[in-house]
Amino acid sequence: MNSNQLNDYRPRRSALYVPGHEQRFIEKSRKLNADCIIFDLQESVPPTGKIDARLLLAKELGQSDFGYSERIVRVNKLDSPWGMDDLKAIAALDIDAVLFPNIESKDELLRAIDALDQAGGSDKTVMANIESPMGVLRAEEIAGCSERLTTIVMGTSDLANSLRVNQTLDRQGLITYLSMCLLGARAHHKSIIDGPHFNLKDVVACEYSCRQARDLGFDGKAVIHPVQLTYTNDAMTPKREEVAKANAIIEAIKQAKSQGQSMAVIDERIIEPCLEHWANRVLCLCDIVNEIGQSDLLGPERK
Ligand SMILES: CC(C)(COP(=O)(O)OP(=O)(O)OC[C@H]1O[C@@H](n2cnc3c(N)ncnc32)[C@H](O)[C@@H]1OP(=O)(O)O)[C@@H](O)C(=O)NCCC(=O)NCCSC(=O)C[C@H](O)C(=O)O
Ligand SMILES: [Mg+2]
Repeated sequence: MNSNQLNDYRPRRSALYVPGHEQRFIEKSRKLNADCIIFDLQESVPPTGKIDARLLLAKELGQSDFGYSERIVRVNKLDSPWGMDDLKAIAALDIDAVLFPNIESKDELLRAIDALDQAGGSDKTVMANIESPMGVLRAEEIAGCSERLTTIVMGTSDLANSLRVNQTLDRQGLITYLSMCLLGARAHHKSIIDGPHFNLKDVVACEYSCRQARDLGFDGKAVIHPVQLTYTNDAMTPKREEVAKANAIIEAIKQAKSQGQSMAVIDERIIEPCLEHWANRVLCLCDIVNEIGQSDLLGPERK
């Protein structure tokens, strides 16, 4: 498998933002079922807390124990007073990836990766927040500019704000731009995570927006509070019927190949070759979900 294919199989159903200055949130995140944890040094940390947050993260991330979660640190913008020092502080930490906020061009991302390498973090993968009109317009060049980039993470609050879009329940005003970023990410086999739902009280709307993100094609959704994790993990986990269908497809393709046929057929329906990749992904996600003890999310077993 090449790195693109491996990236395709990494579960990124949920990405929990954890403000880097809040020790109790960091502690809590060790016990939560988030596929990704984004330890934030940027938007959620006030200027007066930036330096302490950096020190706290260095201490807490030193004591690993975040289970299967992908550990990501979001640094400040490199042209801010904190960005370069953030990179120096986190370069040696045992984390998986660095998330760069508000990336607006390929050159900006390449400069950020270069700065990370200069700071000693060349072993880390990177992720990019797209959260501005210019970022959306250049999503494809951003997604395709480096092998180190695994994931685009949408910053829907900043984006909606700069676009002056009303944040309605159905997110009508954002869908075109979400899809443009998704198109750019998929053109380069990158993962893409939707922005969070910001109304913590309205869990019904949260559930709706998680399912909407799934139906738009996102791999996952960011969350800002543990209560939202259930909804995003559930929406992004294949259900038993899909797993059964995926198994049947793989079996039919295997049989067709063994009989020297180029097309597999199930119940008189031709199975398009592209479905093999879909089926493998579903089965891989299902295995991971079972392995991490979340098999309830696959739905009830059929009697
Ligand atoms: C929104 C919050 C400030 C709410 O905090 P609080 O009132 O303390 O929550 P609760 O009392 O309901 O907490 C219940 C338990 O859950 C833990 N908790 C809460 N939030 C988190 C979290 N984010 N990570 C881990 N654990 C969390 C509490 O510790 C409680 O557990 P216990 O201690 O055992 O009792 C708060 O949730 C919060 O700050 N959320 C994150 C906000 C954030 O990160 N925002 C920035 C990211 S979004 C963004 O940047 C988008 C993008 O850039 C864009 O432009 O769109
Ligand atoms: Mg933002």
